[in-house]
Amino acid sequence: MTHAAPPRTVVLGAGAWGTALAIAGARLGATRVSLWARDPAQAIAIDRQRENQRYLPGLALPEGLCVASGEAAPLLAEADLVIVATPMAALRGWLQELRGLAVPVAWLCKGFERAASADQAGLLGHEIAAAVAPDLPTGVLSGPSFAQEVARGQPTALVAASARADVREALVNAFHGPTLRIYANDDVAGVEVGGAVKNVLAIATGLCDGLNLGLNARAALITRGLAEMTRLGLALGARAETFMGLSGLGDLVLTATGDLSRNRQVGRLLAKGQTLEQAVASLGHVAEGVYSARTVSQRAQRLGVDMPITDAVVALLEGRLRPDEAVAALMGRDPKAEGL
Ligand SMILES: NC(=O)c1ccc[n+]([C@@H]2O[C@H](COP(=O)([O-])OP(=O)(O)OC[C@H]3O[C@@H](n4cnc5c(N)ncnc54)[C@H](O)[C@@H]3O)[C@@H](O)[C@H]2O)c1
Ligand SMILES: O=P(O)(O)OC[C@H](O)CO
Repeated sequence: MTHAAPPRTVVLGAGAWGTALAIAGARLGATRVSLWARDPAQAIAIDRQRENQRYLPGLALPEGLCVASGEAAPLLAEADLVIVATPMAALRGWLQELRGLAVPVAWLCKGFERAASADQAGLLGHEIAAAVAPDLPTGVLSGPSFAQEVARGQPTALVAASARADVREALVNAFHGPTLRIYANDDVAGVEVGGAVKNVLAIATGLCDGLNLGLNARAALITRGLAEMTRLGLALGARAETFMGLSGLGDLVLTATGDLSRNRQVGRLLAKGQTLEQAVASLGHVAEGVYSARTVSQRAQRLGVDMPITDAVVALLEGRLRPDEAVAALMGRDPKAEGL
């Protein structure tokens, strides 16, 4: 009797998160997982060392995890599920390349794309997909998840968001297991707004902690940050309850308080007096909040949504305010009623 081979998952992008999720999927074994790296030399090194020493050092690749590079088309032709695990800036290019596929495609990136020009709005992933690949079955995998912990098999819960049930199911089938719970949600806008805005707020809390403003201040930033994230989400068609979930409150708490966060580290380094260029260069990984902050603020302004913490982060990143001035600006706002 012949057995059908398990489905194939292809992960495009071998940074920290792509590698970690590929490890988790391969360890689970529900699908055969291939990790595709843009740089052939990096792919050879990862395969030879069975470890991604550049982006995820100290974590061994499971035996069954294939590493690939070069022409992606043959690999994609065999895929049953494709994961785009690049920074936000590369998502549009991959969606354009993938648009003829009939299998589910999900991205892991959290952010808004930078606007191409001043008169255009920067887009979320699902908005880019609607513009360049409307027929592609797409979704997003998000939620509180430091790559290192997922790769180590530490308990983690994620959310698979898509308007399509088959995409949500494909993500659950490929990754849900004893150490990784995958919840499903059809509120794609809510899940994406949560993932993008929490990065900006983590820069704010990193700065707050770097300046030793205290635990009260950090709790206030997280709580009022959640309020402004929710306001933007509602204006973009999301449901309020999504912001009480994994990609809202969950990822905000993790990223705003966890020292593994690159966005939080940017805030801490700025508080120490580093320039933005120095802070970003010292990370060696993408910190999406740096690139999304201005777009979040612009989209909010266009929608008439008040986002004072985000605006303060943008002013800091652009050098228009010093940290002490940003704190004074936030604390000096007029009294208002609590709530959204
Ligand atoms: N690291 C985490 O813990 C984590 C967790 C959840 C979500 N994310 C999100 O996932 C995304 C990627 O983060 P990361 O931590 O893996 O970043 P990273 O900086 O560790 O790695 C980014 C990788 O993307 C690759 N890349 C860039 N452009 C590419 C392209 N056009 N095609 C293929 N590969 C390309 C780079 O070579 C690099 O390997 C970000 O949006 C981040 O917010 C990260
Ligand atoms: O390191 P950060 O700040 O990009 O955060 C990583 C993940 O998004 C946390 O869920």
